[in-house]
This record gives sequence, structure tokens and C-alpha cells, in this order.
Amino acid sequence: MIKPLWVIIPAAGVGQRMQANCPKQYLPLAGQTILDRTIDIFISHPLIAGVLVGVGENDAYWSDSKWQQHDLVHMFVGGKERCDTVQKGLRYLLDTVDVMQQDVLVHDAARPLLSQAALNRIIHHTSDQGALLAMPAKDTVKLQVLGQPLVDATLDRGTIWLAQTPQKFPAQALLDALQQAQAYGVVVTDECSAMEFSGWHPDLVIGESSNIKITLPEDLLIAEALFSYILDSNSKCNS
Ligand SMILES: Nc1ccn([C@@H]2O[C@H](COP(=O)(O)OP(=O)(O)OP(=O)(O)O)[C@@H](O)[C@H]2O)c(=O)n1
Ligand SMILES: C[C@](O)(CO)[C@H](O)COP(=O)(O)O
Repeated sequence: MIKPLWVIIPAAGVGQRMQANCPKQYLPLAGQTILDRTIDIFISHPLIAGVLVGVGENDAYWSDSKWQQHDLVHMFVGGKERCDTVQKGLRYLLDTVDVMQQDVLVHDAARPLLSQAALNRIIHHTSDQGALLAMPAKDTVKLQVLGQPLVDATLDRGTIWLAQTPQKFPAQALLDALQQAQAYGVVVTDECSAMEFSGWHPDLVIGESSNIKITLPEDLLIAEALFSYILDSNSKCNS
């Protein structure tokens, strides 16, 4: 029997690579903001207990969110790096509800196209090592010579996966792992790498190519094109 899960949505980034006039999570996608679209993925799922949204210290946009008054949505102030925002979200959660040993999901605000089918895969996946959505590499992968745009080697594509989110770990174990990585000066760009540093070997759960992270301007065009495809996929999932 799966207990409903809390989800932490890191949304405190500035979107530098997007080069927009606002943080990218507040850019429009099919008539709503990217962030509101991302919250929408979780808010009515029967196995989601609540949504924690980490926004920037000087965020001037959250107050316009369609979800900011919703009973299941709680805002907190994020940190300098994504891992700091996730740590602050975990501390907020652990101070508010007793979920120490329970799994939490962490999902990028910048991934508004996660389908219900993929969300269900990670929610229903059971493991004592945690789990993350990821995609096997489709292209040949080259290792670069450090500091020069030259090929050093070709990696075995059969062992390369590209991490996505949601990533699912026990709340307290994830907080401990993030704190330990920070204490050792290890830069972590996802929750899984912090858990690996603590010796965990999380399960790889197949994500989907459409679960893109909106990072560069062209990703907005891709997201708009994919949005109706995801709506259709969700209607089949819920039928
Ligand atoms: N201090 C930070 C940095 C990032 N994020 C969030 O982490 C997710 C993934 O990060 P990324 O795609 O890198 O977003 P940005 O950091 O905003 O992008 P950039 O690196 O281009 O500035 C985003 O939803 C972003 O809002 C966060 O919550 N706190
Ligand atoms: C968490 C993540 O989306 C997994 O691929 C990715 O690491 C986020 O990286 P970013 O540089 O913070 O976008």
C-alpha cells in the first residue's frame, strides 16, 4: 500500500541559459506559466499528499500563480543552487509533517511535460535504493578532452542514461546525503548524485523523451509542440 507522497518542486532558478526577461519557470506554456503547468501535473493525483514549491528570495511572480492559495500547495524560499533549494524544501517538510522515513519526490519546475503515465511509474516503483526517471542515451556519447573541444574517447552508450525528474528518495536520507555532499564540497546537480555519494545505487526507471527540461529558448518551441501530445497521452492514461 503506497502512502501519498509529498513532492518538492525546485523553482528558485533564474533561467540564465534561457536569456528571457523573467525566470524561465514563469514563461508561458499553452496559456499558463511553466510552473503552474508543472504543479498541475501533481495537484490532483490521488497519491500526492502535497506540493512544496521553492521560489527565489526576490521572486516577484509567485503571487500571481493560480495555485498559490491552494490548500495542498506550500511555498518556501529556495537557495543559491538547486541542491540548496531541495535541502530547504526537505527541512520545511520535516518541520511541518512527520515524513522522515517516507519517500518524497523532487521534480524540476522546468519539466512541465511529465505525463501521468511516467509519474505513475516512479510513484509505484518500489526500491530500497530510491529511484529516478531516466532515459538511455540515444546518441553516441563522446568524452571531451578537458578544456579543449576535442574528442578524448567514445563512451559505451549501452551504459549511459540521462537523468530526469521526478527522483524519489526517503526524505531524511536525502537530506542527510545532500548535507554530506555539501560538507565534502561535492557539487551535486541532482538528488541521485548526492545519494550515490552516500553509497546508494538508485534504480533507473524509464522516463520519456517528452519529459524535457526547458533550458534554452528552442526548448520553449519544443514544449509548445509537445503539449497537446501530453494532454492526449494523459487522457488515455486516465480513461
Ligand atoms: N538555486 C536554484 C537553481 C535552480 N533551481 C531549479 O532547478 C530546476 C532545474 O534547474 P535549471 O534548469 O538549471 O534552472 P536554472 O538554474 O533556472 O537555469 P540556468 O542554469 O540556465 O540559470 C529549475 O526548475 C530551477 O528553477 C532551484 O530551485 N534553485
Ligand atoms: C535534476 C536534473 O534535471 C537531472 O537531469 C538536472 O541535473 C538539473 O540540472 P540543472 O543544471 O540544474 O538544470
